[in-house]
Amino acid sequence: MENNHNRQCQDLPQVLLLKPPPPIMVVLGEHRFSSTKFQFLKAWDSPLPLNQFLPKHANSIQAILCCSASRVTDDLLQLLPFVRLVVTASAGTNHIDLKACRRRGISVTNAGNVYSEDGADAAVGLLFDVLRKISAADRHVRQGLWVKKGDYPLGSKVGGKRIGIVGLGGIGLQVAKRLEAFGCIISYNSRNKKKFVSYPFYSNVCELAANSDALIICCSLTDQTRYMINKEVLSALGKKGVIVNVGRGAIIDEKELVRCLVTGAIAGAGLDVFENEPHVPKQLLELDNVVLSPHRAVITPESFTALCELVVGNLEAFFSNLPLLSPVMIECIDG
Ligand SMILES: O=CC(=O)O
Repeated sequence: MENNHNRQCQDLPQVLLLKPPPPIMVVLGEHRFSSTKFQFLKAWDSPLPLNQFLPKHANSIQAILCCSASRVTDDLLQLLPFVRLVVTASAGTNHIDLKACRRRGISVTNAGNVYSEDGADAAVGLLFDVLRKISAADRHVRQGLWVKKGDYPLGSKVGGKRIGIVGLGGIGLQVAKRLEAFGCIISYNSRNKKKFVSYPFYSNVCELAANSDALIICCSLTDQTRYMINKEVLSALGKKGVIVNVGRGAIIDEKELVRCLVTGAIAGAGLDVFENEPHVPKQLLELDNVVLSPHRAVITPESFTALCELVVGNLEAFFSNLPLLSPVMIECIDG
């Protein structure tokens, strides 16, 4: 019986895992991560180096499961000629060479909308924290400065603020919905004007910044959005402007952002993502007008549970020749 089972498992198509999944995913997904349709192949369990491990299993690997920390490059795909699907556990796909996937006829799925609500909650939380100085005032109290030095400077009202959302996808839309309820005035920039919303659209992000009190970055990192938030955009946002980033660090010119925050060229920032994670520019650690978060905006036990369902659902759909649940529209990457 056991031998039969082992033989059946050996015959199953394999899904390559390049890096161990985060422990929370293992715990939450344990009951989901077994399937009669495929088998996971854990690259890190093998004593072989990757350049020997991959050719050894190349004939049976038909799919790859990755997260934003493992890059899926053209060179990697070259070694795995039978791969037809890349499933990423992230919303962003900047770690995957999408053009190579398209050229090789490989489908890609991402986290779809499972992170949208939690990502939006975190973005709104960062905005509140920066505007109302919640973390900074907390430090003031804890350090005994309320007693020694008196009141902490006031924060500013959220309601009525003009919010420029950069990227009106799943997370951006949920940010808009939440901040509208607080009385904010929403505008946005994205690749294309969206027919289904009436918020003002700015095709030029600099103009959006000039007409916003706060910019919230929710877009994905692509060749078009890398360093899109540059010196010009930050100076258009101005001395009273704040910026929140839950997209990817490299969407903002980080050196310029640090300079603007240090010199007061913008008023503050709430940052969940950084260009060179887990490293955060040292100057930011000193600034009270900056709220820092370790790239966890979208992650809660609830979103991870939904993610596990989606990841396994995509793999099962693929191995049953059914439509994928959250395909990435590869055409979009060319704008
Ligand atoms: O940052 C998180 C993601 O892209 O899923």
